[in-house]
Amino acid sequence: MKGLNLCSISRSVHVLLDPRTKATTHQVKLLHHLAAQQHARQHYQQLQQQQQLQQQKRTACNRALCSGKCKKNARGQPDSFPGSNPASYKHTGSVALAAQAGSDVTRHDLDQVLEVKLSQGAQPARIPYMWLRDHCRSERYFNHKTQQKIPDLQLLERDLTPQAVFADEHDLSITWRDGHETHYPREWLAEHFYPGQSCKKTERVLWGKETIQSEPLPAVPFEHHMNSEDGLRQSLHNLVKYGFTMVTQAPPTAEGTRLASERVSPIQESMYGGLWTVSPAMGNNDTAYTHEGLGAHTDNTYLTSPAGIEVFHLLEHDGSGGESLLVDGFHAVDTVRREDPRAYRTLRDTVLPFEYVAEAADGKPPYLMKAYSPIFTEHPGSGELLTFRFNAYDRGNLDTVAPSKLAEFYAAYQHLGQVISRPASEFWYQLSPGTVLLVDNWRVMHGRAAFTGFRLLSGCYLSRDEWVSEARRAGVL
Ligand SMILES: C[N+](C)(C)CCCC[C@H](N)C(=O)O
Ligand SMILES: O=C(O)CCC(=O)C(=O)O
Repeated sequence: MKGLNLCSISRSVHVLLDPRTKATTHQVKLLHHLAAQQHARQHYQQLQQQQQLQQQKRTACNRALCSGKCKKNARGQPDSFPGSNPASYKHTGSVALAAQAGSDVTRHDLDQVLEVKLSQGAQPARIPYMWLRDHCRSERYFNHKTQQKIPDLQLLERDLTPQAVFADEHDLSITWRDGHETHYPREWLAEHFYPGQSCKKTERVLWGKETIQSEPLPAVPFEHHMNSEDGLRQSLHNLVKYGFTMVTQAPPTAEGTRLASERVSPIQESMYGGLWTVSPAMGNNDTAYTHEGLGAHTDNTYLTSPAGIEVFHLLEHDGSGGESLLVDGFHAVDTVRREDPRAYRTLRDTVLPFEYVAEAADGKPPYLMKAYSPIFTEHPGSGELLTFRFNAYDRGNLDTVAPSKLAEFYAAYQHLGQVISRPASEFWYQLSPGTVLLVDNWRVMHGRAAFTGFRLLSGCYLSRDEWVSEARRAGVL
């Protein structure tokens, strides 16, 4: 490498990446980076050529359109929603059409809202025109290639009253005063407008001991989980429905943990590394690394975004005890809501500090982690439970609650703690080598019984956003 300047490196990437060269990791990374830059530049040039060609074709097509030879949609507004039928849209210049628009368009305040039934049996939704225009998916407002909005920062300065509204069984169309047209499939509106009380609920079973024991164990055999789309979908479905799933008959090794986990989403690096192990006497850093029992908790409460899934795989144990505990946090919160709605609101509205001090590897300075959050949050639109974090070990010094509110907070917190530790809330399960347990760490708490002897647990964290994206892709969310 000595004596090469950057230009010569980038020109001779293919030669220098030969494994026989003795480049350091850092140099190899640099070379990859330079190769990627070169590749990006070439790709950009190709794209520009393609775009020029397309532009030439378009110009030719427009000329043909003027002379009546091109059959392209004369409105110049390609239909922006797959599946909707442009032929069913009609536009007139008269607002009076709104009255005939369909019996379920019940009101049409020109300057305010459109009142329309979005699904059968539901109350009509009152959709402000401002929202409708903001959610126009025509090419003027939405880039369908990147699936991103094209910003209109002058939205509120526009005349947001419609000139005409037309509705049929499937679609709704608006011609705006400035001539712009927007088409909305009703299904799309039903799915995307403010859900309020009438939203589609996530398919969840909030469970206590009895419920979970009366349902089939949420488990998928390793072969099926790994090799079939349906197997993966079942695992993701279990995670959405129960907040945990097991992969059975997996290789009884850390490699088994890795394979079963990576099938769901990439393993998340954290201050504990990627794939980690838990055994007694690994240090004094955490109660997890002792023989003691651990009460139900979620992990990473001290991070702004806790890990989405925590994976546990028992590889060895030569003593007794150590059974795993699972408690559904959403069920616990829901129980508090039923038993004492005021305590529910107190917990929802109280922000708590969570803290963690951890030694770093290689003599680096320690981590001082801290995050603030209520124990649970609700989806702002639908009110469904969204997040849950509870860790009595890592709760920080309470400097977020005014003295006058302390008694109310502690009573509510105690109520929740009491619900969590009721035997009726607890699901105990003895893990064994070959059974990989995946737990939704934003919903379900885990813990363990005290144990004797040597016990080796392998595990890892998976990111919330990535597994939920997989669940959406698989159609289970
Ligand atoms: C899971 N692993 C062994 C890596 C870490 C254990 C630390 C648990 C910590 N109290 C927390 O709640 O995040
Ligand atoms: O040892 C166990 O089974 C669980 C450990 C644990 O709760 C943790 O590492 O967060």
